[in-house]
Amino acid sequence: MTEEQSVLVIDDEKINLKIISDMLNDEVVVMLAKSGEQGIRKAMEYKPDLILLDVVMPEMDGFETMSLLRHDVRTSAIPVIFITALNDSSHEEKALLMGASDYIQKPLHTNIVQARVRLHLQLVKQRKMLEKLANIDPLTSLANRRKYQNVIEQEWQNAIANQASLSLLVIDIDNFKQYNDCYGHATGDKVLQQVATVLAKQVLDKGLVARYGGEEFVILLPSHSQEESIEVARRCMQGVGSLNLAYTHQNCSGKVTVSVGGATKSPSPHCRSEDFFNAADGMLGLAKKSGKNKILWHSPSNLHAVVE
Ligand SMILES: Nc1nc2c(ncn2[C@@H]2O[C@H](COP(=O)(O)OP(=O)(O)OP(=O)(O)O)[C@@H](O)[C@H]2O)c(=O)[nH]1
Repeated sequence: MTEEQSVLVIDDEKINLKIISDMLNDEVVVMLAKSGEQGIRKAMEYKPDLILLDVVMPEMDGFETMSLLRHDVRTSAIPVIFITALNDSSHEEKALLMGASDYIQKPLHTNIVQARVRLHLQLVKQRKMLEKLANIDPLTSLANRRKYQNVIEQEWQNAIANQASLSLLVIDIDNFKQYNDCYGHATGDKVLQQVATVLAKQVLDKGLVARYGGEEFVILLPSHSQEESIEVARRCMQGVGSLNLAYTHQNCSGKVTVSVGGATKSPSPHCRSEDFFNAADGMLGLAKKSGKNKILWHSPSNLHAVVE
C-alpha cells in the first residue's frame, strides 16, 4: 500500500469505524462515513481508491448504497468490499452479483482485513497504471490520439450543456520528411519531443495537447474565444521557431516550422465533433498548400480566415 491511496469506510457503528480505521491508517489515508448517504457524498467528493461498506445499516443499507454508487459515473468504478456480521451465503452472493470486489465476515481479524485491502489497492494501482499507459504517447509523453478522442467527446458534450465555445488546433511539422532524410529518424524523434514540449508549455492546464499521429498534434481549448485560441497558436509557432532547428537537404534548406489549422465553435446538439475536427484539419491542409508556416482559421462566413 502507498501513502497516497485512500480508503472510505462506511459503517453506522462508531466503534466499527474506529476499529477499521486503527487497522488501516498506518498504511493508507482513511476516510469515515457513518451512513450510506454520507458515504456516497464522500465517495463523489474525494474519489477514494477503495470503499469498505457495512451491509446492515439503518435507513440506507449496504446493498442500496452499493446500487447508488454503481449507478453514478463518478463512483461506479470504485471497488467495494462488503463487511458484515451476517453469516448467510445468499447475502454474500447478492453482494458479489452487484459487483462487490470482496466480502469480509465479522468478527474482523486485523491481518485479514489489511491483507485484503492491500490486495485490492494493488489491483487499483495496476489498473490506473494501465489506463495511463493506454492514453499516453510513449515518445513525447503527451496524450495520445485515443485520449484525445475521449476528451473531445466529453468537452463537446460539456460545451453543448454550458453553451460554451471550444477551439481546436491541428498542428503539423512542415517538411519533416526532409528533416528525417537529412539527420535520420532518431534525430527526427528528438524534434518531435522538442515540439511537444513547446506545445505543452503554451497550453499548460488550459486544455489538452495530444500527439494525433506521426508529426501531427492537436490542441483542444475549452472555453476559449477564437482570438484567444489564435494567440495560443501564434505562441506555439513562435516557440517552435525559437528552437532554431535548421536543416539542409539536397537542394533545399530551412528551419523547422509548423502549420496550424484551427476552428472555434459553440456546438449545438445536432453538430458532430468529427465535423469540427475536419474543419480545423481542412484549414491545416490549406495552410500546407498555400506555403506552410502559417495559421489558417475556419470561418463559416468567409471560406477561411488567413491569420499569419
Ligand atoms: N522521426 C520520426 N519521424 C516520423 C514519425 N512519425 C512520422 N514521421 C515522419 O514524418 C514524415 C512525414 O512526411 P510527409 O507526410 O511527407 O510530411 P512532411 O515532409 O512534413 O511534408 P508537409 O506535411 O507537406 O510539410 C515522414 O518522413 C515520416 O517518416 C516518428 O515517430 N518519428
